[in-house]
Amino acid sequence: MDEAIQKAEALVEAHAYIRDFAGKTVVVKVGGSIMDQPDALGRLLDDVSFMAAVGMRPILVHGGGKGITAAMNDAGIEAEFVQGRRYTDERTLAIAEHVLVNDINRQMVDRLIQGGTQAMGLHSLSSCVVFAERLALPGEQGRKIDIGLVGQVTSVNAPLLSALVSSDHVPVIAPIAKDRAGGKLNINADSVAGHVAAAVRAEKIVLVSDTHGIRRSDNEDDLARHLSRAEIEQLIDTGVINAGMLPKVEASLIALEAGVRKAHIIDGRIPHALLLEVYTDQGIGTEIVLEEAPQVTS
Ligand SMILES: Nc1ncnc2c1ncn2[C@@H]1O[C@H](COP(=O)(O)OP(=O)(O)O)[C@@H](O)[C@H]1O
Ligand SMILES: CC(=O)N[C@@H](CCC(=O)OP(=O)(O)O)C(=O)O
Repeated sequence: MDEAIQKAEALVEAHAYIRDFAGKTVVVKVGGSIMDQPDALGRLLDDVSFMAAVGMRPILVHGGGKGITAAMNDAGIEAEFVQGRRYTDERTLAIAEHVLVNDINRQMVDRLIQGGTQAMGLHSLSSCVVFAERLALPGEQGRKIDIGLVGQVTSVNAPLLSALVSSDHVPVIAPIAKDRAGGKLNINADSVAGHVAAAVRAEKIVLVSDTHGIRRSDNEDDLARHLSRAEIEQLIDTGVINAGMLPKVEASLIALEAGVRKAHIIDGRIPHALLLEVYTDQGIGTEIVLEEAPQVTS
């Protein structure tokens, strides 16, 4: 009986959030870091279906970095990352496209459809919604670092995404973009999510990964509930934020600067982390904000 009452209370708590978020767009980025845990990925997709069923408008962007690295290893190619981005030559691009589009995107769309949610895969082999140019990363003494066929987003087909979400479809976007000449570029999926959220003026961006949040130090338990841009810059300078976390904080800031109201990094290994973040009073993970909230003094 107690358990049943608790369930009813959870529904009442969720009701206020369901009402507030009805009709709002939320961009959810799913990292490759949880894709080798089928239960975690399945629960996350169930959460996305729930959001769509109660009138929210989720847009999914997925990664698949771990799977790409495994496929490269099978092909005898060693993966190399610079500032959280994969060095990408022609062979690597072909492997990345195969893993991201033919495997991951298709499986996610199929799973959503099987669960009764209308979903549409948007990627480089069908309707591409992300356009890009070659990325040059900042190097020492103002030099640029070339990491091959890697892109930075130049535009997003926001009208198509808006049309899809307003007709109750969940877009599922893979992070391979097209350039002006129709060539393909590999893009970090967090960056895609940040630009998609900015382009559709999403209410929220949620980056789902395999960490409880952002660490403030080398201590695993020293997690930040909130981080401002200034704090993030300091954690990058001191090397505490590094590797795969770099594109996540950059993407969050891009989205917030464009007017997205909230940006969160949450742990997809926690059952129903997405629903906990969106529909309960119990915030989880790390929220990124542009400015520190002013201190209230008495
Ligand atoms: N300050 C930090 N706090 C938490 N994780 C960090 C931090 N800096 C780097 N990371 C790393 O970033 C990883 C998440 O990025 P990544 O592996 O690319 O995930 P995903 O595949 O979900 O995009 C974490 O597992 C962790 O190893
Ligand atoms: C240029 C670049 O780094 N592209 C990424 C695209 C996939 C991705 O971002 O996957 P995660 O979200 O799992 O990290 C890559 O090749 O790994």
